[in-house]
Amino acid sequence: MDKLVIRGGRTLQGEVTISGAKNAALPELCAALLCPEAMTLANVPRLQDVSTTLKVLRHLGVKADRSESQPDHVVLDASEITTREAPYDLVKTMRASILVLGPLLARFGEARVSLPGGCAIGSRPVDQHIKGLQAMGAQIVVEHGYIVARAERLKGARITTDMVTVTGTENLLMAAVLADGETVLENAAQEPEVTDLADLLVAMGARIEGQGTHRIRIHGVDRLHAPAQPHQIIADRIETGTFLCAVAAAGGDVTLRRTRADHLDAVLDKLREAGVQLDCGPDWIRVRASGRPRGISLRTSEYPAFPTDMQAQFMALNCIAQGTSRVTETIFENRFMHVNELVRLGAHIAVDGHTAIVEGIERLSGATVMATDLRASASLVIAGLVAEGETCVDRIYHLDRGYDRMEEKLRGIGADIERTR
Ligand SMILES: CC(=O)N[C@H]1[C@@H](OP(=O)(O)OP(=O)(O)OC[C@H]2O[C@@H](n3ccc(=O)[nH]c3=O)[C@H](O)[C@@H]2O)O[C@H](CO)[C@@H](O)[C@@H]1O
Ligand SMILES: C=C(OP(=O)(O)O)C(=O)O
Repeated sequence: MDKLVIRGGRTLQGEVTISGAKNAALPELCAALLCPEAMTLANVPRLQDVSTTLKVLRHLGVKADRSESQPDHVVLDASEITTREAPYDLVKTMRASILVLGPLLARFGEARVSLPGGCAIGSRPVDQHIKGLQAMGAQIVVEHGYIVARAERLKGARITTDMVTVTGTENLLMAAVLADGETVLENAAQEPEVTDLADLLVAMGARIEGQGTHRIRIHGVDRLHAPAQPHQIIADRIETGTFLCAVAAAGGDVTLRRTRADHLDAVLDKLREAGVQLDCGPDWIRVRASGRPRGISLRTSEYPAFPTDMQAQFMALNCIAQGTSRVTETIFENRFMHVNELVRLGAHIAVDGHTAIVEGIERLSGATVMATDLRASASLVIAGLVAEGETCVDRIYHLDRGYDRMEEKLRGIGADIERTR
């Protein structure tokens, strides 16, 4: 099993190119199921989750390949589907495989999708996906660990989800584009990845209004087509935020390229509050930091507020900051798995329900720690960059799920980090 060995204490200098967003790439790869023509996605990141999604799609009969001449392009051809079943063995490693449910049901009238496996950050039910599809006329039973769904043709409906759900909104959006009549999604997620998916669907001939707001209106069409141009997946705002936190913690002067500051308002505000200097252009962010940051309190919430996917990385920053801070997690009930590992590095953190109270200290000390989920892993890498001595982050397959060559990118800006077995 791969590990990362980090020798802390180096400041970071140079440039990093940000990859396409994981959370936009996964639904957009699944959107190819809606289309009977070959289509191309560009800026597709190299991640384990993307490989897993491609495996699921190939299992369904989609021809899905990276272009040899342009490796960030993936060509997907779902003209001939051989099965409508996504089996447990493929689905268990990745929550987002639930995103084949809406497209399969909408285009083929049936789907059998294994319930995605449990995850370290919370129970993560998919009841809202099911409830929404039922409101559109689908017959759904959950049996033997599978969601079995049927509908001759889905019908437009007004759907209000109990909470804001990102993949729930995406699944229902992809189902509604081929439904008969109008669907209104109330309480829809406003995350940029949802908007990027809607933009792709519009380029495929879908009729959608209101993406990026809490009410998305979809007028179903009979058929979609391939977009005229390869669709460019938006920059990964969480990868961007992770590198910003790494520089804020380790110090240095780094410019992030091919990214978007306008998707990161809440994160950039918190970094400025911490004393980090930020300059932003249309597709770049320059970050400069020296000395210890100020500890900053935060509360996770739906976009455009502070993202839960950045909570662990800010916790690592707070560990070496000046002062005491409070980090409150409101989205997932079990997303403090990094706390015990950060404590192994010497951090002073006490957890009280959904809030972690972090007392910043001058220095962490390197140790062997275990990655428990994707963003927890990123927080341990950030902590390792500033810890005295050597930190070994074990079980980094979690990190590979969602970061495109993270250690290579960090090495490129001066970090002492290597992958070992
Ligand atoms: C692939 C992808 O895009 N993953 C992101 C997506 O996950 P994901 O889409 O799984 O997260 P949701 O937005 O659905 O979850 C929000 C909350 O709603 C609950 N819920 C959700 C659906 C449902 O049917 N029933 C239910 O109870 C969840 O347990 C959670 O407490 O949004 C999360 C919240 O921003 C991010 O952390 C993940 O990185
Ligand atoms: C929780 C995350 O992803 P997923 O929903 O794919 O598990 C994440 O990206 O931090």
